[in-house]
Amino acid sequence: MAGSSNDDVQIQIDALCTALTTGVPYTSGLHTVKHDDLVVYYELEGETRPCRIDLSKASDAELVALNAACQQATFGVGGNDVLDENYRKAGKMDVQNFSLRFDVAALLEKVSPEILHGRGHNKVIEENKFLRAEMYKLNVYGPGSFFKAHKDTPRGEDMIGSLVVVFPTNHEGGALTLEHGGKNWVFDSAAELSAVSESPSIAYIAFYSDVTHTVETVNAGYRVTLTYNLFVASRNDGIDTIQRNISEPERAFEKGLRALLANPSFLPSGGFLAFGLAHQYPIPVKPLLRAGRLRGRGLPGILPLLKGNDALIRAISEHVGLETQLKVHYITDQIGRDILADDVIQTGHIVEDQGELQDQLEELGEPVHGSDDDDPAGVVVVWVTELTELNPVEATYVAYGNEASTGHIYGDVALFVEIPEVGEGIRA
Ligand SMILES: O=C(O)CCC(=O)C(=O)O
Ligand SMILES: [Fe+2]
Repeated sequence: MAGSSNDDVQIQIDALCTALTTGVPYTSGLHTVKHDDLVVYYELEGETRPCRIDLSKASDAELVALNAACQQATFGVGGNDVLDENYRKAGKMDVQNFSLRFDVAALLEKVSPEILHGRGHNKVIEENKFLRAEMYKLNVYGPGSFFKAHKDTPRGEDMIGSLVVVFPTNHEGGALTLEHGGKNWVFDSAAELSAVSESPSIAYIAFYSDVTHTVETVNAGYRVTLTYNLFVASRNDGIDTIQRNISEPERAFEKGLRALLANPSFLPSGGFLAFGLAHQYPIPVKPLLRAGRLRGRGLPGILPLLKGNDALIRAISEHVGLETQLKVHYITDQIGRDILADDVIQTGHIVEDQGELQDQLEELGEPVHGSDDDDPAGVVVVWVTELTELNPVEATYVAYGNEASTGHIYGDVALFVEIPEVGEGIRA
């Protein structure tokens, strides 16, 4: 075909890469609510009747009272809740101690397409995922309060992120700053809320669970927030899919992918497009692959939990008709070549002696073409974005030296899109 060459392949791969640079790991904004929505009833110790505060027009005295009814907020360190005012200075109230009418459903509808990927226009994609929110805590930050940089503790494997609702109470400072993949963002909810004139509004931000965030010091007034844990859920009947719009980055990615598939110089005999993961996932620590057979949920169970660009790559590839998989990419000096495995490889039973490890690994996984100069066999892998070390896995084997010891092989999980050979499948 005229105009299709290896140079074009590189340009087309670069276009795919560019499509992945525009996303941010959060979504934020203002959301109008009804007048009664922000009335909170909360318990006071020793009192039988609840207190009432309307957070759309709370006085300083009412906010002081709410703050006084809070407990000092702790934070999680290695499975324990720790109180340390150098790290987190704020008041919190657990969900069983307050209630409010505010219904998160409309807000969830706003953030879902962004968190699950899909703001945009005419073209739609079929999907059976949806976001579920669980209310977590009410937080009150008085003058001098803050919460230093942290990531939220995952409350279950299917937790994808957090949603923070900031009420329109008078305050200065207390911006939420975010960091992910070496980039930073500031969500100054106080500034956004102070620009609202009419009906009561709340400010909101939803971000993925591997985003590091900080509540900067509140300089004046009271910053009151409501936090939710966000979970990704699937409609398990498989029939009841949701139609959602394809986002701009998704469209750019789709265009790039279709151009590559149409190019006969690109992986003529098939192979994999590979992407380093942009986010962290609860990778099963227990090896699940033994003698080529999968047990338990394993890596395929992580696929529905993909976030941000990782989710984008999978959604569009499958939309185009390509299969996506998470695989462990093992590179070790011991093996002598790269190996791709469909899950964490169990090697505890292997006794390394004269290449036994390499033989077994090549049987359990798939050798990668080009990683061993002496042997051209193996699957061809084209990396679009670099392998990241956010999702490492490790396995041990019995190593022999002058005495028996434990050897380790290390791998990283990445996302792979299977490309059929020219003339086959969707390239026919
Ligand atoms: O109140 C906020 O803005 C964020 C609170 C937070 O990060 C948390 O509770 O983990
Ligand atoms: Fe947090």
